[in-house]
Amino acid sequence: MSNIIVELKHVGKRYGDTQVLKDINIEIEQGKFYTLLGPSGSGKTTILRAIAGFLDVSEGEVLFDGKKINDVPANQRKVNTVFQDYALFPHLNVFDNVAFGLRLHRMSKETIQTKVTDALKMVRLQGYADREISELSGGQQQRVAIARAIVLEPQVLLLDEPLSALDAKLRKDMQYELRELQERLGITFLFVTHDQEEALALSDEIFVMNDGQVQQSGTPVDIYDEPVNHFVADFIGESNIIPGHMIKDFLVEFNGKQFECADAGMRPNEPVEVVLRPEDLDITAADAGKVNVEVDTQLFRGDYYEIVAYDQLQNEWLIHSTNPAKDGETVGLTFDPEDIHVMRLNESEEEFDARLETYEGD
Ligand SMILES: Nc1ncnc2c1ncn2[C@@H]1O[C@H](COP(=O)(O)OP(=O)(O)OP(=O)(O)O)[C@@H](O)[C@H]1O
Repeated sequence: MSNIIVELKHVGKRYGDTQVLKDINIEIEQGKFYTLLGPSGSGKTTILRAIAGFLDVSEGEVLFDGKKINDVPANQRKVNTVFQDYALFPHLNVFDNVAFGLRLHRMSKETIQTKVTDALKMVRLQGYADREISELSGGQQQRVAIARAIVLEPQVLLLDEPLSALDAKLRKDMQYELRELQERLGITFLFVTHDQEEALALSDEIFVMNDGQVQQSGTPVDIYDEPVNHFVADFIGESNIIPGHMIKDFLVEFNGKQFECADAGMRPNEPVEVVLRPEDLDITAADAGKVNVEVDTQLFRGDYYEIVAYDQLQNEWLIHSTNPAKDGETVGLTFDPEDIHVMRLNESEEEFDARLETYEGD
């Protein structure tokens, strides 16, 4: 039996002449933590709204448990949403906020009491039932919003940037709590964020969005190590993206030199982009490394120095180093062949996967 709970098939959304979602194909399995990650306006919230039933899609199918739900009203879908601003009722106390949906379903007093108590325990707010919403911190309000959503036992919980209003410290604490809660409840979370660190830390699987399209989907490690295009490489983590040419399989040219690499499957002499992560570069003496660069500036980041340098072709290189360098000094950079990730220009995710499969095991 398929484990897929939510599926979008060729989903598009238009507002007038503007296409805000283009051919979205997404499969969401039961019990996992998924993230829609992308910059503002990339279409993340629109996807959530399409799944929740708050908007009609212009093209394609939305399926829940294998059944098309395009025409099922929002209140009959087995999903719940936690909104960015929490949307709590300010005139109701914590208990009544959480009980609201249960009362709409006309449950008995005893059942409501038990379910609300359990939900508040789940989000560690036992003892807060009688508090007014205005007497809660941002993080506590956040938890009430989650309790209100999970009390209805949805199979899928949609979370639209639920941590964005919190300060950095609380946000980090809540990230741990959310992940732990998802594991404890065993339900599917579909989480929206524009914060790549948050997405990498929390998710089983990430959909990277840009311009109404899914650019890449995969585990955090896949997406970080094997970005399929310039947008993903640039958006996820920090990268050096250097223009070059693929000479032949496992040999790439950039910065006027040839380097062994782990990539294959491109045309001989095909123009490519080479991705090297700042933490994969080591500094050595000038002429002793693979590329010479001149140090321009550096910033102390606590556990490393972030160094900006330029090569002879004026490509910018970002280097993370435990040791400082001197401004204006020429140094050598070393890196391993497997740290070089070669990207084809404008390759789609499908083409990338097909190419990877052909060469897997080589
Ligand atoms: N009702 C609407 N009418 C017209 N355009 C809309 C409407 N709702 C959303 N859009 C547009 O659709 C695009 C995608 O919006 P969406 O809210 O899904 O992006 P997002 O990735 O969630 O962004 P953010 O992180 O800023 O919330 C945006 O360009 C937005 O302006």
